[in-house]
Amino acid sequence: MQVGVPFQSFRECIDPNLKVLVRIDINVPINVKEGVILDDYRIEAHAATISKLAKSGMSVVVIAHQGRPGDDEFTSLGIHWRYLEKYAGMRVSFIEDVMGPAAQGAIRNLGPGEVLLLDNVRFVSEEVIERSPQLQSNTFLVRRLAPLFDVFVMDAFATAHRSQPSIVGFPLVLPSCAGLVLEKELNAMNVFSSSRRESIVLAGGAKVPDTIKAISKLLANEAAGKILVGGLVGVIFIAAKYGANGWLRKYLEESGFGGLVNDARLLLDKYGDSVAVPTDVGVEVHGDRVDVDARKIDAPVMDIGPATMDAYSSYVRGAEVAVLTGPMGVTEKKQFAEGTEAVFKAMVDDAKFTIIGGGHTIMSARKLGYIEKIKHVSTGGRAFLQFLVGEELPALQALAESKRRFWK
Ligand SMILES: Nc1ncnc2c1ncn2[C@@H]1O[C@H](COP(=O)(O)OP(=O)(O)O)[C@@H](O)[C@H]1O
Ligand SMILES: O=C(OP(=O)(O)O)[C@H](O)COP(=O)(O)O
Repeated sequence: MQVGVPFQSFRECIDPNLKVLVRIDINVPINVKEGVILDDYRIEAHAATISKLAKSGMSVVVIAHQGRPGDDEFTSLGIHWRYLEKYAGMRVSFIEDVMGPAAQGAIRNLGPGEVLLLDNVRFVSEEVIERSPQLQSNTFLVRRLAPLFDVFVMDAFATAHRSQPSIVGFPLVLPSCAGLVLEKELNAMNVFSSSRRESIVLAGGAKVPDTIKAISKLLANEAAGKILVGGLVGVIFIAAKYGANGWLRKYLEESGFGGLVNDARLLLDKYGDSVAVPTDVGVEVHGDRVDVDARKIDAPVMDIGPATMDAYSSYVRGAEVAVLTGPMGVTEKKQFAEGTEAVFKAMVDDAKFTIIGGGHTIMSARKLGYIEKIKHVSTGGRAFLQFLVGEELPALQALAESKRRFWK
């Protein structure tokens, strides 16, 4: 943990005599019907925090969520439990309760070095309401559970942008620390934010409005030296820079993204060369890849083109930090994974420090064989973007408040 961070580091919460409540984020892509988790990266990451706490002799209770009420992925953590055991390399018990008498009894009876996973905290209706930390610290969830613990460890970086009771409520009533995952995320982001003009951000993917907003903030805060756009985000910037005819014009009308072209144009006018836009693209014609000039698009854009791959690779060369959020193309199809592969290669070969974030980005890095070579793989999606652009995260503010209250 860097000097000057306004909250307690992980090791300051480690004490074998204490009972700890640890909030992790194991919200993962899941096939509920078959009880199968499709990507367990987050579970593996948080298992390290849990095993470290338990091996120190602490009694460890884990609280987490899966999905949102009403969606297909909203389910019990009974599926996650075994994955957590596998990665933590120790026995984990699980209870189908969050804060009722059964959970409270199991927490009270938990011995030193033992781990208990509570069920999906979003089964408690209070958890999905976002309010101030002060109000969240007065919820039933926090009032029932907090008295059973000595300390709280906040490790759920991917939920750090939510002002929910299990994120911001506990730190106001329990001495709290950052967890290992959270510390790693903050350290990586510190490397990024201290490099500023020497940083490159590659922004692709399909979350077009969110990513354009993030790009706008990065530029306004002078948080990165250059932004290289790709994916569907790149398509909007192509329309802003070169105009839209043929397929592109039709696509903008049908996708509802037409209104964003003006936003992209304003950014290009204001920040000029700070944003690099693809000069060529890979389009799909009868299932095949054809590379065309970005001014002459007449088929669906699926990737950045070879000239753009070269240009982007040379921008990455020598960068202090290169960040990739959102793939450069449709990596699900082999012939359109070339752009993303080229920028991954440039990142790991030529940038001093590398960071990636986002579910599809991580899956692409894994599929293309780059995941082990990236210096920091973020567990966050929206939290990662929010932190990247320099916005406050409620979880961190609550941890800072906890330090003021309990760690004089
Ligand atoms: N040119 C493109 N056209 C359509 N979809 C694209 C294009 N480029 C990338 N994508 C899609 O973007 C999706 C990933 O975007 P996003 O969800 O923003 O990334 P992440 O999950 O890493 O944050 C992938 O499914 C990919 O197929
Ligand atoms: O998966 C998460 O965030 P992400 O979709 O931004 O990666 C977090 O678990 C937060 O979930 P939420 O957006 O339902 O609050």
